[in-house]
Amino acid sequence: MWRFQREMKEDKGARWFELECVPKEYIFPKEYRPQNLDSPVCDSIPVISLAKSKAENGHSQPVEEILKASQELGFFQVINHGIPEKTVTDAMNVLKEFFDMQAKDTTTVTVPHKKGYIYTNSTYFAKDGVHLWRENVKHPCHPLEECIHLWPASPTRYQEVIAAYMVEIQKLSTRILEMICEGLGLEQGYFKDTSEVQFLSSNFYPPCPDPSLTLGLLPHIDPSLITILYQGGSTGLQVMKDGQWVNVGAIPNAFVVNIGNQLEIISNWKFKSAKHQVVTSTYETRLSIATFVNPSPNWIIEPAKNLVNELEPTLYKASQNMVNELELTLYKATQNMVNVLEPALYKPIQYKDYLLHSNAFGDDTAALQNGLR
Ligand SMILES: O=C(O)CCC(=O)C(=O)O
Ligand SMILES: [Fe+2]
Repeated sequence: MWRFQREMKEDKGARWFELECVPKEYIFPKEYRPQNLDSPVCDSIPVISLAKSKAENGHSQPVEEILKASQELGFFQVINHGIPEKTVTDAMNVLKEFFDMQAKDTTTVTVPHKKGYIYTNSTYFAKDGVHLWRENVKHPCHPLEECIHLWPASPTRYQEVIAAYMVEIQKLSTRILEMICEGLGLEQGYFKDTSEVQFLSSNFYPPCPDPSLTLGLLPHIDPSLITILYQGGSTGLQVMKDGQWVNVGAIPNAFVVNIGNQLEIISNWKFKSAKHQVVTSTYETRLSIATFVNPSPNWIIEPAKNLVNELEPTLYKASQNMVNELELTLYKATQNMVNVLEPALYKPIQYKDYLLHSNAFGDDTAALQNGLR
């Protein structure tokens, strides 16, 4: 009798994912379920060392490699990035502690927006009534000094540790955008006063009894210039490549960088913004930190002037609704434009309007845009 009672008590204290089978609310319809869960990781996602290396002629090696990766898939990993390992480990530890603390308060679904951050547990994320297998915390990060004190106050080191992490991410993102600028042939400083590391979004994906039925994060394209993701050497991230989901390798101390929808537009579709999603694992917990490097809210996003010619834009590509490559080639051919003319493929739109119209962050879009204040 005593044993039975004890087991019951332990069950009551169990976290939402400590289960033997997947509750029906988390089971996706067949067409959404993950594919290629067990396939090997994709070694065609380039791993680029940012350590300085001299160029023989033209750009330095990292610039060449970033340019190629951004054109081909829009995903790459960077190593030798210069961010101290301790800054990253501290950030991962404090976020783990944060998620552990939320577990103790099982009633919390979401924190009121005025607190300066949004925490959501797994029951909040619904697609057609199905929940994602994750918890999430997100908050604005720009300007850093104005945001820090609005972030979670516990764990007590949260604000200090995450601020230190963000300072490093700001430096890294500036460096990567400068290289992109050089690679694309944009004028120096093109992104300098027009981009900001606006949000942090951290995900906790616990082990799942049956990963073939669930998703950690739905397929999406990021509404950023670039996104810098730390995934702590765990797997689960998948990228759509040639119509197939491929697994991104788990490289310790590397950052995954992906080209966002807005840079795809600025590059006039020279760069690709790839669809990605997160699948779950039976054994592994995945903790990720995504940081969104976005255009400043008032920046009017359009193809960079020196990447297009002076013609009136004649063919627009809606940002979410793509014209395929064949269609574009045929169009250029009929206009006698092959390799000669580069019409702008996108309509100009102010970034803050784009965010609102595309509802880029779902129900949280307006709150995040207003800095949660
Ligand atoms: O959690 C991850 O690994 C992916 C996160 C992501 O893609 C996003 O936040 O946009
Ligand atoms: Fe993403």
